[in-house]
Amino acid sequence: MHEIKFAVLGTGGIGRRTLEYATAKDGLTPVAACDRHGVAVDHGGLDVNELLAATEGNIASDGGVTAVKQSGETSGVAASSQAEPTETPIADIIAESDGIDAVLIALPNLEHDFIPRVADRFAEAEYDGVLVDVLKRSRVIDMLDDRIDSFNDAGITFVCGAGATPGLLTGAAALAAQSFVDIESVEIWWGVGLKSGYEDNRGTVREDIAHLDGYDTETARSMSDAEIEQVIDEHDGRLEFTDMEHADDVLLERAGICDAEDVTVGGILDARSDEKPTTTTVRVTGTTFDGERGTNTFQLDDNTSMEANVNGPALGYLQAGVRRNRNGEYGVFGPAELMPGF
Ligand SMILES: NC(=O)c1ccc[n+]([C@@H]2O[C@H](COP(=O)([O-])OP(=O)(O)OC[C@H]3O[C@@H](n4cnc5c(N)ncnc54)[C@H](O)[C@@H]3O)[C@@H](O)[C@H]2O)c1
Repeated sequence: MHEIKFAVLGTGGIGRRTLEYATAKDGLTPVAACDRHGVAVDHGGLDVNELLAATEGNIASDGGVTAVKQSGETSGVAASSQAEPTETPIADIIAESDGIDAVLIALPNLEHDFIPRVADRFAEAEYDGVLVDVLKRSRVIDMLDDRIDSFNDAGITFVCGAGATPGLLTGAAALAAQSFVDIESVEIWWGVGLKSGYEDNRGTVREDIAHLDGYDTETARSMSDAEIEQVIDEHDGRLEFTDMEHADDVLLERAGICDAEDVTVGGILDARSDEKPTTTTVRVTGTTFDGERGTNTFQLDDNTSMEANVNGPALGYLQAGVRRNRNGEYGVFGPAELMPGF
């Protein structure tokens, strides 16, 4: 495939690692990146190492809404010698989007229409490339589907839910399901150990807290950092989740794999250990064409980090999206639709 020039919206825990990951792959050139306060564009390719050094420690658990950890106006992306401070980071990237094949949206997801609204702005500007997000919540998929006509009109191929879960594990479930003519259940169970990555991923931890009993997206958004720490302390650093609203369910249904109600997602996050508290596993149970009932199981190695399992698939799905886009296929695609399916 020809070289792909891509941009990253949001340089928090995920966006920064996406940039770093891309340097390990041929043919992927990061040409633009922004956070809430700054934008860097170089169509010849960003100096990722310099950008990462400049953005080190700029992550606030509220996604940079009220604060960044470095002090001063030129914190975060704006601290890079390749960047400018800006109050309109996303508009600045849209203005440069003619030279950008794909945009990875690594923005906070607690305000659920935020990513769809960002996509609207690209469509209104008649961007004809790929948009990829790593969103988690099921309810956002419908909001994107409502926009299919405008994506088609602009020439946008939108790949949604393309991180780990949803993303890698949804794709694995779709693949595992190919052995069966009837699917009974898809059980996704994840483990993440985040001690050394905790500071970088506090936005994600906040989003996960919204899944705990007694919390929702509104309460999680309004919590202070101290209140977040208190929840983590109360659980001795180990948060266990069951029946999470993760878009794996609707993404498997829209790909025709199974009904959304047959999919369950849960897992354990340990904020105080790098070791995974449990092995990430996908179990697909079904019946084969010749009448056998069985369970196909997919496991991640305990040594693979969340960052590897979100960003590798995000970049892989980005490339799958670019192939579709160059082939004139526009609209909304989930990770399961980019896998084999019959
Ligand atoms: N699917 C998965 O497996 C998976 C796993 C982890 C995280 N995620 C998702 O990844 C996303 C990013 O998570 P994170 O931990 O990197 O978040 P974060 O809070 O660390 O970073 C968010 C970034 O977005 C920037 N930002 C916020 N508002 C902005 C705006 N209006 N304009 C420009 N930039 C803005 C912030 O400055 C920051 O750089 C979240 O939506 C999260 O749900 C998905």
